[in-house]
Amino acid sequence: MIRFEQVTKSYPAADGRDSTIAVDHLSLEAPTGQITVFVGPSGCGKTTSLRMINRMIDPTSGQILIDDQDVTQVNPSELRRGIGYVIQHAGLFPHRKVIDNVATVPLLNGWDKKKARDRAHEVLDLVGLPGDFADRYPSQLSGGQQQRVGVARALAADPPVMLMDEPFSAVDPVVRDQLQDEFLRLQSEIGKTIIFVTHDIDEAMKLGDQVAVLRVGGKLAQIAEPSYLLAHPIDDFVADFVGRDRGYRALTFTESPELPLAKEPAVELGTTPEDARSVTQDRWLLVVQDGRPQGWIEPERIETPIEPSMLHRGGTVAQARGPLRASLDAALSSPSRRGVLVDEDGQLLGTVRAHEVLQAIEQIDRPEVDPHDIAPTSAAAGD
Ligand SMILES: Nc1ncnc2c1ncn2[C@@H]1O[C@H](COP(=O)(O)OP(=O)(O)OP(=O)(O)O)[C@@H](O)[C@H]1O
Repeated sequence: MIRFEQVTKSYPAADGRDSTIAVDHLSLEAPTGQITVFVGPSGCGKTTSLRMINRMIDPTSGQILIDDQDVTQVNPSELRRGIGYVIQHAGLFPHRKVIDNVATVPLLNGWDKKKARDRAHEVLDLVGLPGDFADRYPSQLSGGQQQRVGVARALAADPPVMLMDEPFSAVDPVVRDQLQDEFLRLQSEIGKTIIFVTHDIDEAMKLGDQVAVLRVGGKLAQIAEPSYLLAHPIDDFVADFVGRDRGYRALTFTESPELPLAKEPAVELGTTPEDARSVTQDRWLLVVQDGRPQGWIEPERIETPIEPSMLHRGGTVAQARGPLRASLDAALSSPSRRGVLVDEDGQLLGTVRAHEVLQAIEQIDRPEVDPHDIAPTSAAAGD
């Protein structure tokens, strides 16, 4: 566990008078094996807080403890070798090949060259970069691939703690989404204690086991699990920061209960117009391939056997036991207004309508206000 105890950092001003308080009496705990996200507007002290953990910056007062050991009692280079560090733009050494970038820390830790390179190959594989990337230079990789190398390098010495400062911010939204998904999959395998800094509330909510919202001046506004933060923001600042559509977004963290599924007639790709029309009187007909939904079609408007290019693919398909938000979205986005639900293998189970999902939502309890959660948070908010 990483513990901040009343940590303050102030920077002296250039003119020697008023100093900037970057972090103000920050107290929080980042549990072992979990992802704690620091989020907040620009200048709220996220990076400063992160860098005090590996002593790139020392606090003005207060203490940071990793597994009960005060970090200021550990030699900085030794400390850093036990802490993975990933930054925006990856920060790779441009003149070293990918493999040598990744092997850096194991070599510093005194591993022999072969063992360090074997380990580097292993972690590159872990982050989804196949063998032939190892001998490239960073400039020969895409932004997303460079970030993966950055993560691989941080993981190479298998540190128990990882610090990640906006690691996915410099890539486009589609790649970012992909990197986030892979990062969550990886974390489910490796279970590191991670502090992750971002200014993007969606990223924070997606990745964090708990999310610490900081306000400018380096004060902790609230720390809680994402679903709790959405349901019970402690004040207007947090409510605004987590977003106006937070009621809807909270459904991301609620698993769908058993929804009343209607049996949906469906035909396979390749079905003739006559056969398709004989299956339903409805305007819309669902098309599947080997039982997996592919899209919707209007049987009255087709003249040839059904091909993929003829399908309306606008509607999302949701997993029956996935988040409620996905089930509702499936119903709202479907041209037939019937949301398609599938099992874990993508096989069609049936359809559900938006009002039925809403009925299920009505019956679900919101996260309760826990007085133990609120008390320290209010104190930490300090106003
Ligand atoms: N070396 C420094 N000297 C003086 N002031 C500094 C120094 N580093 C940071 N600050 C100030 O401390 C405050 C917190 O900075 P920090 O970089 O930790 O914020 P941040 O939340 O990470 O911001 P961003 O999201 O913009 O990166 C800011 O007001 C910043 O100007």
